[in-house]
Amino acid sequence: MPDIEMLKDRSAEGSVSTERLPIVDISPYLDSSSSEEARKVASQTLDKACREFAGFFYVTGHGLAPEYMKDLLKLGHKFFEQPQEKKDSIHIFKSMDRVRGYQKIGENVTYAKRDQQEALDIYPEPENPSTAQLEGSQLWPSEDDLPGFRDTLLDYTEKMKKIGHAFMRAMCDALGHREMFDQLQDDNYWVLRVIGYPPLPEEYDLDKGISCGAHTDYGCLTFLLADDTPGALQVESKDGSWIPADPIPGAYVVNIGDIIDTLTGHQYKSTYHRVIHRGSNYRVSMPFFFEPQRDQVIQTLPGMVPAGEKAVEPFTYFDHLKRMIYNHFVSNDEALPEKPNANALTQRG
Ligand SMILES: O=C(O)CCC(=O)C(=O)O
Ligand SMILES: [Fe+2]
Repeated sequence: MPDIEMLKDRSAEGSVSTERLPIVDISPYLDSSSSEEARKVASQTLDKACREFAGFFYVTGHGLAPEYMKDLLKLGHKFFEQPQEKKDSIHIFKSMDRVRGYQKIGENVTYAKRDQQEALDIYPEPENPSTAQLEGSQLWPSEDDLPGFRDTLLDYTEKMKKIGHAFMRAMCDALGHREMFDQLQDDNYWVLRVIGYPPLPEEYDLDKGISCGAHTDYGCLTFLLADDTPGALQVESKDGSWIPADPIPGAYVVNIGDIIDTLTGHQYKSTYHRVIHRGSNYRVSMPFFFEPQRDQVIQTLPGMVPAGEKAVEPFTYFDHLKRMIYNHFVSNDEALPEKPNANALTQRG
């Protein structure tokens, strides 16, 4: 995970590289009749993508139809097209734990800057909801307003969990350490965001906050479904330039989060990425964050603590998630801290 010394201003536009992200075909890990050889090719391609291309890659062979993916994004557009008062009626601050539901433009904060995006944040619901952190019940648009919205998105999370498991199996084959990765295949936590980005005005001062400030993701793996807006999502390459991660129809953009980075002692890296959306259209993206079990203890795997580094103090995933999330939102009338505080170092967009 990045520490404060490593923080630099990543909102300035910077140079854009012509490098492309690699493509990983995950189908052998979703097809029980695939050959060992085919699985080996998939796991080795994944391994290379995680090591050499900074943990960002395109994924094909996931089994979801392009039409289905497009329909999900259309649902996202429909959500944001609702009148503002409908969206406000399910604002996160109305939810029991104050984080589930709609966030207005500028309320999501990355490194103390307001992101120019609005979003719907969805988390698994506990059996007995309460007002404790992350234990509330989910706020959804009403069935009258958006029929089928809730069921379609919940069904989507089930499909994505299966795809997430396939990735964990592929990583396990590449890295060994079956015991740890087996735990990552059971009762996984997840987070789903539906994000809407109005274009940044032509003369917009990027210092005030971009569409989504540069950050690493704080979980295991992020599967990004995004509409076909080019140039918006950018990934930081090893030389500090930005690689555009433009959508490929039918493919996901997938990246490694801080948990995998920690487990592997940075062999698989969580990489900074950001969104600067300057086009003329309204962009919608839908990241699915595939996570460990809530109470899983995270520590670097045996033999993977990098030479010269101290092993991280073990922490539970859910504590980590709560720390990240509750540092992430501010209401419009709250002043933002001048500098990022120590608890908000690793942030999700
Ligand atoms: O909208 C995007 O393309 C990326 C969003 C993102 O990085 C995030 O929500 O973590
Ligand atoms: Fe992200």
